[in-house]
Amino acid sequence: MMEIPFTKMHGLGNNYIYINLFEFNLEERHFSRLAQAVSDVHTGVGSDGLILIHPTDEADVGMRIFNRDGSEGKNCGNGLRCVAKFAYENGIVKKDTFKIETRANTVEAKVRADAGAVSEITVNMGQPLLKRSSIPMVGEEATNVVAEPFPVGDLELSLTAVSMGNPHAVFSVDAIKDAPVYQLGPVIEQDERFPEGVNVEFIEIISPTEINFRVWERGSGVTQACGTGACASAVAAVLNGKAERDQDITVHLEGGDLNIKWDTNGDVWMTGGAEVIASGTFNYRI
Ligand SMILES: N[C@H](CCC[C@H](N)C(=O)O)C(=O)O
Repeated sequence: MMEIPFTKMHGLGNNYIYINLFEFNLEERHFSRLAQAVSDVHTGVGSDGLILIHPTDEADVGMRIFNRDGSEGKNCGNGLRCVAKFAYENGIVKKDTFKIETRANTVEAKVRADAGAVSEITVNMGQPLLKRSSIPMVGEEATNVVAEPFPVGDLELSLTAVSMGNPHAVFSVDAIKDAPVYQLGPVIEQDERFPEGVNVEFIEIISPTEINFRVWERGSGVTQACGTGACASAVAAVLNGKAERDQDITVHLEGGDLNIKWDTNGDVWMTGGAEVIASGTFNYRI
C-alpha cells in the first residue's frame, strides 16, 4: 500500500487528481494503473483522470496527463489552468507569468491573483497543427482536414480535424441539445482513420463569437469540459469561415465558459478559471 498525497481540482467541471512530484516520489511504472485506480468513482477518488505536476529542465513546471482508462494524453487545457494555479499558490513558481512543459509543447501561462489566490488563468496554447499527418489521421499527408465528408455508419458527417498537441475531431450540429455525443463519440474515438484515437467535439455555432460545445474525450468519455477541445473548436469555426482570427470567442461548455482567441500570429489563447475541490491521501494498492 502506498499513501499518495493528492489535490483534486477542476476546470469547468473537468476534474483531475493532481500529484505534486516536486514533493512526492512516484515511479513512472505506476502512472497508468494509478490513473485508472484513482479515477474510479467507486473504489478510487473519482475523476476524469490523473495529472502529474513535475520538475523539468525545460520549463518552470511540467505537466503529464493520464485519462481515466490509463492512457496518456499529450495536452490538457483545463489541466494547464489548474497546474498554473497550483504552481503559483504553492510556491513552485514565484512569478505570475511562467512556462509549463507538456508532452506536446511548452506553453506560457499568466495567472491573475488577488492576495495570493489565483482567480483566472490565461494560457498561450501555441499553434494548432492542421496537416492530416499531424492530427494524426490516415490519408493524403500534406492536406488539411476542413469540412471533409466523414461517413460514419449510414451517416455522412462533415469533419474538421485539429491538433492542439492532442487530436480533435470537430463536427458542427444544428442544436447542441441533439449532439450524438454518446451514440457517435465512442465510435469516432476508436475509428481506424485516427491511428492514435481522437477526442470528439460537437459544436453549435451561435455567432462568430459564440459556440455551444459538447465533448466525448479520448480515454475518458463524456466530460463537463475540454480546454484543448474548446481551442480546437474555435480554430475549426474560423477554418470553416464561421468565426474570425483575433476575435474573442466564448465557448459554452457544459461546465461553464472559456474565452478562446486564435490570433493572427497563429497562437491560440485560452482564458478561464480553475478551482481546488479537495486534498487528501490516496491509499494506492501497488
Ligand atoms: N480534458 C482535457 C483534454 C484531455 C485530452 C485527453 N482526453 C486526450 O487527448 O487523450 C482538456 O481540458 O484539454
